[in-house]
Amino acid sequence: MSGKITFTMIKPDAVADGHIGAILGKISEAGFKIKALKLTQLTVADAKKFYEVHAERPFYGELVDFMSSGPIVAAVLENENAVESFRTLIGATNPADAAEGTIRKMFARSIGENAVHGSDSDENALLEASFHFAGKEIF
Ligand SMILES: Nc1ncnc2c1ncn2[C@@H]1O[C@H](COP(=O)(O)OP(=O)(O)OP(=O)(O)O)[C@@H](O)[C@H]1O
Repeated sequence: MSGKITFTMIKPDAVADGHIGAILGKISEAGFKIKALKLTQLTVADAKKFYEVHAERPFYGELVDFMSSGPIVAAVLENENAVESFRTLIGATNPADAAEGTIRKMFARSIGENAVHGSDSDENALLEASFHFAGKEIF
């Protein structure tokens, strides 16, 4: 059975470009309930740890620098089949390949600076939520 929880970050590009409100609006319109929400900033160490599965990829250094470069919005979201339905809402990693109407198509700058993160499994959603939020911050 698919879980009801996913984790997202509005990445530094979309925060800097003034898209927090529009992105949260799209998320709400799509039926996701916000369970936790904050404006925060990743340290370099946080970003390295969060993306450590990509440590061997050629873009890892660039990704860590970007993700720690400015404020982000972290959120825990609830919906039926949350991980898959959220990844459909955000669209392909590269905004050039993302479907019309998806968050990345509308708001991302590039394949690296791509506006939003979405968990890729139920297990990672829970790990990522607990990386960013204490239990009492999730409602
Ligand atoms: N070729 C690339 N060049 C630069 N950055 C990249 C590249 N591919 C991926 N990234 C960055 O690394 C992140 C993680 O890559 P991954 O392949 O897991 O994509 P994703 O699952 O769509 O993204 P996310 O994990 O952020 O939801 C991407 O969201 C993007 O910010």
